[in-house]
Amino acid sequence: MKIAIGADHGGVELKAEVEKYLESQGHEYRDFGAFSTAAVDYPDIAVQVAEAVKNGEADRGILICGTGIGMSITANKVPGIRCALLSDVYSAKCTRDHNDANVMAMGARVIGPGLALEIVDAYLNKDFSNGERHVNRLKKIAEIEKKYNK
Ligand SMILES: O=C(CO)[C@H](O)[C@H](O)[C@H](O)COP(=O)(O)O
Repeated sequence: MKIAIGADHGGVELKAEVEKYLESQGHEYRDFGAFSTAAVDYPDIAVQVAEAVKNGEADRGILICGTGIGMSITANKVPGIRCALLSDVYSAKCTRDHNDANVMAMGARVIGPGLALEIVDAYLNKDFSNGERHVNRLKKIAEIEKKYNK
């Protein structure tokens, strides 16, 4: 799978752990930064990762900041992006199964690296169920998005 990944200064160390995991699983990834612990603004990174997923350069996106909140808020502003902020494995599976989330976010100041890697693994390895009720709900989200993006 092709992954777009990005973090702010709060998530740069966890990003390196996630990248090692992606390599071990044979995933390709493009790293949109940050590349040091110098402070950066999470919207600048999140928008690049979200756009890479939106334009098809990546199949999925992974975003990391201190809480994951700023990254997820930003990614969800990009039309077509469904970003889930994750801190448990059950939600990681559900958001693929039910929401077909194409981007995930995590907070490096919230969860440790062990759980983070389990979350990434669950998120990347679960397919969308394509269940009728879930498809209908995603259509409703897309309609709301259209209404506000005219
Ligand atoms: O967006 C966030 C909070 O919603 C992230 O946790 C950021 O990493 C955080 O805001 C960065 O905070 P800092 O005080 O500038 O390190």
